[in-house]
Amino acid sequence: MSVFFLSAPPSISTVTHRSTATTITTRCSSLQTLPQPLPPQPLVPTSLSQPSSSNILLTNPKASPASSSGCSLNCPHFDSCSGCTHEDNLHRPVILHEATMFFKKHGVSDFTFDTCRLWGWRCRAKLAIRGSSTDPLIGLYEEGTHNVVNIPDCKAHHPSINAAVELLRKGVFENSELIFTEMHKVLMMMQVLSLFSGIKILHIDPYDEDERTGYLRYVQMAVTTYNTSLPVSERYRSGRVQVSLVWNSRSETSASSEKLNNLATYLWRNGGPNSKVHLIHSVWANFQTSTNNVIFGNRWRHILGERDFWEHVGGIDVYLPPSSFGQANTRAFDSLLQKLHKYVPVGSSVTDLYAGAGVIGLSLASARKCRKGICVEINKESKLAFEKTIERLPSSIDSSISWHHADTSIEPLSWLVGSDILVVDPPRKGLDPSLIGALRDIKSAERKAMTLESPIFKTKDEKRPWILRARENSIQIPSRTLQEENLSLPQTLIYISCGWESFKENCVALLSSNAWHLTKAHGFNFFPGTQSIEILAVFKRGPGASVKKKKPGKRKKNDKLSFKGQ
Ligand SMILES: C[S@@+](CC[C@H](N)C(=O)[O-])C[C@H]1O[C@@H](n2cnc3c(N)ncnc32)[C@H](O)[C@@H]1O
Repeated sequence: MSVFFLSAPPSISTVTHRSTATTITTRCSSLQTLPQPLPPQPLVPTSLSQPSSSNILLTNPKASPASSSGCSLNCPHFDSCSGCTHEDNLHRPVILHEATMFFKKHGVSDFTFDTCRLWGWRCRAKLAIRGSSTDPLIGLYEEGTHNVVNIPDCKAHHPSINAAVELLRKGVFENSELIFTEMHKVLMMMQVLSLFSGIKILHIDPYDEDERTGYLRYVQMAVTTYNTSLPVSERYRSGRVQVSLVWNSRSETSASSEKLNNLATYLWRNGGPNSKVHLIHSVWANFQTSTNNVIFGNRWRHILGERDFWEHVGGIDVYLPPSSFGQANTRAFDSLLQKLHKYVPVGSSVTDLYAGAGVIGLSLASARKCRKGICVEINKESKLAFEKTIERLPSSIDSSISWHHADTSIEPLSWLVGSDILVVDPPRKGLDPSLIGALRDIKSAERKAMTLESPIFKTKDEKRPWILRARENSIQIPSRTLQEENLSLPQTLIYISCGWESFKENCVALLSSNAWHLTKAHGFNFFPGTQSIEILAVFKRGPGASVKKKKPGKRKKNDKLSFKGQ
């Protein structure tokens, strides 16, 4: 059995283009000249592509990405796969012009955009598995259907994902082939096959949605580029893959478990450390029988390989189990975190809502020596990842750090008390309405804090059950230094968004309350080939200079009198 690595994307140079409206930092194989200012772009479709639940693009590695345009996708699967929505100008997603104009309108005229890596960027992919054991299909759905298309040369996938998918396909196919040799057919009929040791028939049928039969439903491939035995320059290219097989079975003790174990062994034997290529990091199983479009069930089993999966982003080692949220574009996320660090003064107190495993909060605690970091996350699977990650934080960090298993939408202000900076990184649907409401009314909440009227500030004699539950389900690492109790609410809000439409809505709601104004905005090309971009927007308290300036001109007679009276 041979496993091959696709060639890595071409080496990348960094070029900075400037236009009057946007600074675009481009990493592209050939230099692009951007018109100045940016020309009108096609209208952005109302529904954005789905970067984190579906996958994006990818290509024939032999084709030069610089052929027709230096930043073209050149993917052989583009026409059949729903992952990518545009092929050209990957460095400048369609939505960029709209974003630039939006921020300009709201007071930010120096919006920047980092194009990040354009090919081979996806380090986390969830793929559907359908077809038959002799012709397995592993990939994404064809546009508007539930027909899975193979995407072996996907240009978006990290090359190790494409190689691992091929290995999996062979694992399903080659072993199933055994059944179809005449001799085995006869033996099967005689039901004596099991007497022959050494012959393993996997015969793993992919899931059939109509019949609800078959075992292999989905696979999640996650690449770690963290391999300290390699020079830094080679770590990305040589990423290893954590393979999570989603198995259509209620539990690991069912009759199918031998097939599952055999498939895992096949992957490990042909892609593990003792194979010619060391491609596979580990193999996991997830058990799920739901008929909904849910990808994962809540039962996981580690089968083979290293249990611990680490990545290095934002200056820290991060532990990522397959069950916890992980960013698909590792490198772009790292760029975003480096930018984020600049907006957090040393020694700040930070709340990180929608925190996942707390990567953002912990990265800030480490890089900005925060005195306090609170992380709030609804998925309890992320707790272990947080615990493991803090074990590897530098011992010099003296922050009070906590992670809470809680729903941000319930009394959101209670998490903000005593924080200077609030970081939010919600799912694509944006902020919960209750959080938006609390942020719009933050001034009056603060007034109440002064008088300790509001229950959210009475932390000592807390009785509300959901808060007490969240406290029980929390991890608290106290600071070695005594910290003064502080009842202030954040003066800075940093919004990280993967959903442009919801971001715009949330942003307008915050600005229209005059409780916040925008001071900075940056875009990151987290999902090249789609119409989505990641936004990092910085809001400060108050209405901002433009609104403040307008006020005197708009004064009415009565207002004038009251001014005089002051
Ligand atoms: C875009 S991810 C960000 C995760 C994390 N910031 C990171 O970069 O790894 C959004 C996270 O919000 C969590 N989430 C969704 N709704 C939530 C809620 N109501 N309260 C708390 N967390 C929530 C999800 O489970 C997910 O981990």
